[in-house]
Amino acid sequence: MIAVENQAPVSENAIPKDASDGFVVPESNAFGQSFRDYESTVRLSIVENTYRLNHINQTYDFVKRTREEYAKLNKAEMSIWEAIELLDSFVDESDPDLEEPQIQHLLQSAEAIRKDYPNEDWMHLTALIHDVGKVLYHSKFGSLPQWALVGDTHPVGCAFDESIVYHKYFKENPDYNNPAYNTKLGVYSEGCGLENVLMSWGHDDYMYMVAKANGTTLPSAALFTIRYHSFYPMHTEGAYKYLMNEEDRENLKWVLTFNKYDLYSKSNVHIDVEKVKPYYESLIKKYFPEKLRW
Ligand SMILES: O[C@H]1[C@H](O)[C@@H](O)[C@H](O)[C@@H](O)[C@H]1O
Ligand SMILES: [Fe+2]
Ligand SMILES: [Fe+2]
Repeated sequence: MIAVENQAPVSENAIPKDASDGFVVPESNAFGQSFRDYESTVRLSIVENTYRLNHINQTYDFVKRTREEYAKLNKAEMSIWEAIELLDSFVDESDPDLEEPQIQHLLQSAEAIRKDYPNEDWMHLTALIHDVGKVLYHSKFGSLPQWALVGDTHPVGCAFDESIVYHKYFKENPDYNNPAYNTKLGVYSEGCGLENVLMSWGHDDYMYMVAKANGTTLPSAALFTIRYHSFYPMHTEGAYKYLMNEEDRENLKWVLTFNKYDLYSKSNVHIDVEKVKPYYESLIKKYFPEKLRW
């Protein structure tokens, strides 16, 4: 990713904390189960079905076409907060750990990271908006089905790594047997950089596009985090490293820091939206124009 001039630099104090930072990983999620357990989550049938459809339908062609369509940013014009409010009853069907509306997840992750990094307002805002791309479900944004906007992401145009959850369903994806797309590198070259890799379509890449095209002043670490936060096969499983370049490796530490707050803040205890709204509105104002093209 290329850092553009209007992006704020990251301050020294914001050096990501490492494993020894005292972050306590909770033992179980809101259902009393372990996090990211795709075999026995209470939401198994809905989660598995969402991934089944995702893996069958997210072909290289589908992603290319859909990305081009959304790059036009001609779907809606609204503020970040208005988009957040569209998520006040949207429940993510790919998530084994959460059954609350996404507006709660946004605030829960933002409040959690704010507690540990009180002076890094850009991290609070990154958390607040990281999943706002899920507005793709809404009729104003083309009513995409959930398999086309939620879940972990992975590259298309090269072999599907074994570490991707519910990997078995790729066998029904036409790209699985296409020799142009089913080798280790596929259409890519070693070290080409994630910037040049087409990722399965979803809320990450969409929100990245929206933020970037509307001239956000968030630092490039924030944009990278938004864009790749669902790329668990890379950031958690260590797959596809050969596609990364130096800049990606540098940015990876931010995604890993952010990931703890994204994943482990999931809870059924609701945050009072109106109470925290003024603070987040002030951050949005600092880093974004009032109305954005979506
Ligand atoms: O189910 C979740 C959810 O869709 C998140 O928004 C996404 O970032 C995660 O990668 C995924 O596991
Ligand atoms: Fe997400
Ligand atoms: Fe999230």
